[in-house]
Amino acid sequence: MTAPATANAVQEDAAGQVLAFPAAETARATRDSRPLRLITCGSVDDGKSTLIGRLLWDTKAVKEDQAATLRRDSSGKQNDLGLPDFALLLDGLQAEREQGITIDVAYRYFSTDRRSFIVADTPGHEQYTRNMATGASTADLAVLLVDARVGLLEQTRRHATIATLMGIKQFVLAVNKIDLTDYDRARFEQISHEFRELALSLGVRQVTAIPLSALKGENVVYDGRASMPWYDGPTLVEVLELATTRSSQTVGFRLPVQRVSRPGESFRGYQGTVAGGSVKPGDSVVILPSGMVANVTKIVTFDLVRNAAVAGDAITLVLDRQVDVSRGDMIVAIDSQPLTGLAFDAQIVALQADGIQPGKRYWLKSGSRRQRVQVQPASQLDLKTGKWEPAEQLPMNAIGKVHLAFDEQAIFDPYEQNRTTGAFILIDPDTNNTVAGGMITAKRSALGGIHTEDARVILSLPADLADQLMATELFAARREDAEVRRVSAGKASEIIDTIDG
Ligand SMILES: Nc1nc2c(ncn2[C@@H]2O[C@H](COP(=O)(O)OP(=O)(O)OP(=O)(O)O)[C@@H](O)[C@H]2O)c(=O)[nH]1
Repeated sequence: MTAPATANAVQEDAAGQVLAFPAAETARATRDSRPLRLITCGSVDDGKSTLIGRLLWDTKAVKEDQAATLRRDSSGKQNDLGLPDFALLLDGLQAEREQGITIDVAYRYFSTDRRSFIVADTPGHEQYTRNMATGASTADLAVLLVDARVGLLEQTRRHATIATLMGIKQFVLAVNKIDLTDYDRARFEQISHEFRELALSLGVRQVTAIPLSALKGENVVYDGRASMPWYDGPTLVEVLELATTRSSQTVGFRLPVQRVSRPGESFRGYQGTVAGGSVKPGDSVVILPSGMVANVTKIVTFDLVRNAAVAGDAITLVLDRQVDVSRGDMIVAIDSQPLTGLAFDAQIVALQADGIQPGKRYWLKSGSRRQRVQVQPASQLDLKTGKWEPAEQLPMNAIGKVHLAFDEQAIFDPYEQNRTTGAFILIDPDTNNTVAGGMITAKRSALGGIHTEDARVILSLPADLADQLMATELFAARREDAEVRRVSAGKASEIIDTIDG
């Protein structure tokens, strides 16, 4: 049975397979200038490198000199189809990995007429959990690859679980190497069915399954109708073009104050990048943590006076009265305020060999705010079973639930509602290393109760560092003042840059 179509809904069949994209969706996607961030996950040899290479190749993201090298280097490789070995496009990165230098996540860029894309490529091995978590934390969508001959693996569950934890709500199941099953429709449908069950068990409803051949380029950018007349769903790129970005999901206005600007006696402005919602002159705002109320009189960007500002805009806000505001404060919408309090629940990924020590006091950094916090691990995710097990310590790479206790009022949104104001990093005061990236799930009352049930958290990372092949950043709670660290063989590292937005 086909679900009734509405003007803004993607039409799906009973299994949730996308059948058609309505005009309104297409128009919206066309207008959306924000790049879509995606992460690709798969086990070794599922064809992840080939798929990314194919995406870059078919969208013409590969420069001519690279293309010539590829044709030449592929010639000696056994490839019975006589096609270039697209995985070679990623070999530069591979070499770096093998030498143990850098690389947590590599970001690649490509675009179609409709949209641009940033794909996070992370190694699939278990010991790289934190890398996957890093990549997933900024991603709007996850592409999970399986080999059509093999079907779902434990690794598929692991990756799907981490992606869900990181707040990803849109999955594409890429049933790759379908050419090696003689384009077996029944096989494809069986794997899709199993995956949908898995996704549902994780609470993810938006799943598109696509039978594809990364090597031959079928249903990646170009359709595979000639080989698979039975499949009339979208290609991978069509799904990506229509996917929604997470940043469109925030609601309340948030301005973490980076700087107070006082160029003269008569002017005082509060500078920062809008981290959620929108603002216009006349709006009433609250300054946190003081709780003072004021009205917005002017919004300035560079030297322009603006009628409004939205998430992502770097602005100077002018208020109608003298208020005490300093760096680290947050100016927020009066009718949609974040959580403030001394105790929060969070999920974190431990990044350092020492792990997270119970009761130790760390620095917590979220946006321009830096506070002392005591961290108490509560449980650790068993990635094999998907279950949370009680834990008192969190070793490196572990994903854990923790309680955070602050000395002073902290201000957060649950990560699920805002990836910027709900994310943080933990810094070891002894070594100055970033030891964890985390996301706020809920506020706890003084009595230990939880106010906001089940709101999920995550890390927000700066992602699009200049270099196409190797963004070496680690978790950062906010882009504007993110520290960019080089990571060598999973070890901490020097700060190599700061991104000043
Ligand atoms: N026939 C066929 N072969 C494919 C397809 N996709 C990938 N391959 C082949 O499968 C092998 C593994 O592909 P890779 O892209 O290196 O796989 P990967 O998942 O990136 O593997 P690692 O980089 O080792 O994690 C290569 O020999 C590819 O040519 C496909 O769609 N059809």
